Formats: sequence, structure tokens, C-alpha cells
Amino acid sequence: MEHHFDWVKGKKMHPLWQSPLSIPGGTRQSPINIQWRDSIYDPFLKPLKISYDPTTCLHIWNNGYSFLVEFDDSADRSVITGGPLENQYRLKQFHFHWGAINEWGSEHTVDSKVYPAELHLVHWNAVVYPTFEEAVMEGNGLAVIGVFLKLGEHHEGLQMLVDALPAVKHKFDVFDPSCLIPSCPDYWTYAGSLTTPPLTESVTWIIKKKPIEVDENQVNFAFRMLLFTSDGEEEKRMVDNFRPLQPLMNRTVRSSFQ
Ligand SMILES: NS(=O)(=O)c1ccc(C(=O)N2CCN(Cc3ccccc3)C2)cc1
Ligand SMILES: [Zn+2]
Repeated sequence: MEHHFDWVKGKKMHPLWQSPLSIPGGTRQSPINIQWRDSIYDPFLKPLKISYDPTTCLHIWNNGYSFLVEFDDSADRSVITGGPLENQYRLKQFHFHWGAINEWGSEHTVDSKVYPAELHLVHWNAVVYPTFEEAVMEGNGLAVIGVFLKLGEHHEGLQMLVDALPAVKHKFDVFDPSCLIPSCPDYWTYAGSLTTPPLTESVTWIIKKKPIEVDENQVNFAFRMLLFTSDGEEEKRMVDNFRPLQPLMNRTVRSSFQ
């Protein structure tokens, strides 16, 4: 799929959505820097309840600016509930954001610390909305779990994805994405938006405090060998697919931990 780039004086620029330009009138845009000491402990926040059915995993594919692993969301088989959420949300897909080198790549930052990559597990409110596309347009439509990746030990679960990547549309038998989520229950949560078009302000963000560890080869092979372009075009490595930080404006980040 052709990646829409913006041209300025004949130079390929990053796609529009990566410019600092926030959408007109946007008051809850993402990503943001999470200032740990400014986050407010909320004792009423419940533990997040995650129950995924590994057989709902469909396939992995490259959508031009990331690679996604999509799930069968036709029933309540892989769901999250609790945490800051009023309803149960269905898992639709997960994807990553990463940089060309390990110095950057994550979308959110913590006390201005950038991680080499960030995982997003995307869920939608199927209790209230009939389709994902409609939920994308509503303030309580989506819930995304963000998990930071840091360099360290080899990660067995990620390795299964790395091994599947060469085949663009790789049929998965089973994959349980909870193996990519740290067991530590602590998270921050805030009201935000999609970080890619249509940038709608429909996401309840749940950012895990603990990162997962992956080794250097996994980052290099999992992410940096992917291409933005489709066959026949000059090769453009798929890197730096993260949006710049957005203003916090009148928002509070709550923490589930003291
Ligand atoms: N980085 S992120 O976690 O914020 C994120 C980014 C993209 C998506 C995503 O699957 N889509 C965004 C909307 N798009 C399709 C669509 C739907 C309605 C209207 C227009 C377009 C699919 C989900 C989460
Ligand atoms: Zn994302």
C-alpha cells in the first residue's frame, strides 16, 4: 500500500500526521510525556482484567506504517475490563511504534525518557458501539494498552512474531498477546486520541509502568527490516513511525499505584 507522504519542495517529508500539527480544536491528543510526579494516585482505579483467547488470533500484516496482528473481534472472546474502564472492550489488533536507532521510537515518554519501541494493544467498546469504525469516532470508543520495550533479555513471545514476519500475510495458529504484557499490574491512565489518522479523541490510554525486555537483534529484525514501500518502489525502511508529543492541556494522568 502506497504510504502517503507530504512533499515540500520536491522533498519527501514525514506523513502529515507526524507533524507537530495537532488537529484543530484538539484538547486530548496523544502521545504525551507522563511526568511521574504529576500523576495522581487514584485508589478507586481497579486492577485491569485481561482475558485473551489465543485462538482469536487471525494474521499479521504490514499496513504501510506498522505491522499489525489482527484478532477475530466478532464476539467477546478476547476482552479487557476493569481498570479505568466502564465497559468491557474487545481486542481488535496490536502493533508497534519504533525508531531507526535505539535512541528513540516510543510514542509516549516517562519523565521525558524515550524507549526504543512501544506496543499498542487496541480494544473497542462493543458493549455500546456496533462496529470498531463507529467506536473510533466516540470519546469512550477505544481502550489502548501501551507497553514500553527496552533493550535487555531475549523475549520468547516477541520471537514468535519475529519468526513470522518474513511472510507478509502469515497465518498464525495461536498467539496469546498477554505474553507481551508485563505481569506488574501498575499503570498510568489518561484520556487521549489515536496517534495516527484520523487522530480522533476516542482512546482511554492505559500505559503500563514496567517495560518488557527484548534483545537488540529482536528490535533490529522485528522492526527495522520491514519496508514502508510496496513491491517495485524504491525501498524505504519502515522506521520512525511515531507521532511527536502533544500538549497535555487540561488533563490529569492518574496512576493505579502509589
Ligand atoms: N497508535 S494507536 O494505538 O493510536 C492506533 C492507531 C490506529 C488504529 C486503527 O486501527 N485505525 C485507526 C482508524 N483506522 C480505520 C478508520 C476507522 C474509522 C474512521 C477512519 C479510519 C484503523 C488504532 C490505534
Ligand atoms: Zn499505535
